[in-house]
Amino acid sequence: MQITFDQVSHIYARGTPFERLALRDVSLTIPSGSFVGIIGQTGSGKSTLIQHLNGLLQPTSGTITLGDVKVTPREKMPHARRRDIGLVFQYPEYQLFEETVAKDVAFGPLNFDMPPELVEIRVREALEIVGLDYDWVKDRSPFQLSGGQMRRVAIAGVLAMQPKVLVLDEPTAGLDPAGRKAILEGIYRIHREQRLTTVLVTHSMEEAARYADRLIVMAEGQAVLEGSPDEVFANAVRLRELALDVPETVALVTQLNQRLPEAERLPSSLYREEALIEQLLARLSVTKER
Ligand SMILES: Nc1ncnc2c1ncn2[C@@H]1O[C@H](COP(=O)(O)OP(=O)(O)OP(=O)(O)O)[C@@H](O)[C@H]1O
Repeated sequence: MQITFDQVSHIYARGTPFERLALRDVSLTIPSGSFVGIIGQTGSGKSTLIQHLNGLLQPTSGTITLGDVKVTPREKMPHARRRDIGLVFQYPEYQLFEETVAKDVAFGPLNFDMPPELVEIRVREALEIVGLDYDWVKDRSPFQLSGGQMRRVAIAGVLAMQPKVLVLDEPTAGLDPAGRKAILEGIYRIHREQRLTTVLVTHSMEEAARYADRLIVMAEGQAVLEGSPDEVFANAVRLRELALDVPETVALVTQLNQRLPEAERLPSSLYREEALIEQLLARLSVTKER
């Protein structure tokens, strides 16, 4: 399902002394089947933006189009469409509350009136997708699990709803590097295998570069850059002005290119470490053969 924002603004606490313009005239596209990374400094409007995706927030002005549904300041998102957009909040494990993992994952689907026999199948599938063994985990209390496992349970709870779009607000915050990698690799696998439109909010350029095929850079409530990673990373100066760094790989390619003759320069699309290593190895073997 393609999603577009057309001139969307959002004002919190309108008409009070605490009024805050959090989104200003944001226009952007999330193509169906894409993996979109949303990056930006703290307070740039990332969480506000994604809460518009499932109707938790409504635009103060502008239009959001989700497939064939339009959301405006006056037209709310229909309940049925909200179910299509799975939103995983920051620190989602704090929202676990049932006495067993299976009950927690089943909560959303039961709430949306899915028949119980279908719910059980969905719960099993969702837990297995996030890499947890159903029989091992189903009757445990979520609170007996490690931080990374709890977060996987929370993500399974959203996947059990079989959303068309999966939106994750900093799903790796507070995890160690191994935990971060496990969660992101899992999300990437689901995205690829199910062609699930995926939106990942992250502070990490490295994460964005590794997984996203499209990037949106937020600053002061505006979408200031949007495009493929190499299009966005080509704006290194602008990114630095926004106190955002380009990934290390991109910085390395820029430095190498400054020293290489024009004909031998590396393409700017080498923003993934593996791709750069392969390109450098290929060049080394050509040099050796000579
Ligand atoms: N419920 C609210 N009421 C009033 N202002 C809010 C509310 N939520 C967010 N804001 C303000 O809106 C602006 C955008 O906040 P938002 O949480 O969307 O940014 P963010 O980029 O997600 O930040 P972070 O990376 O810290 O999560 C900030 O100035 C924030 O203080």
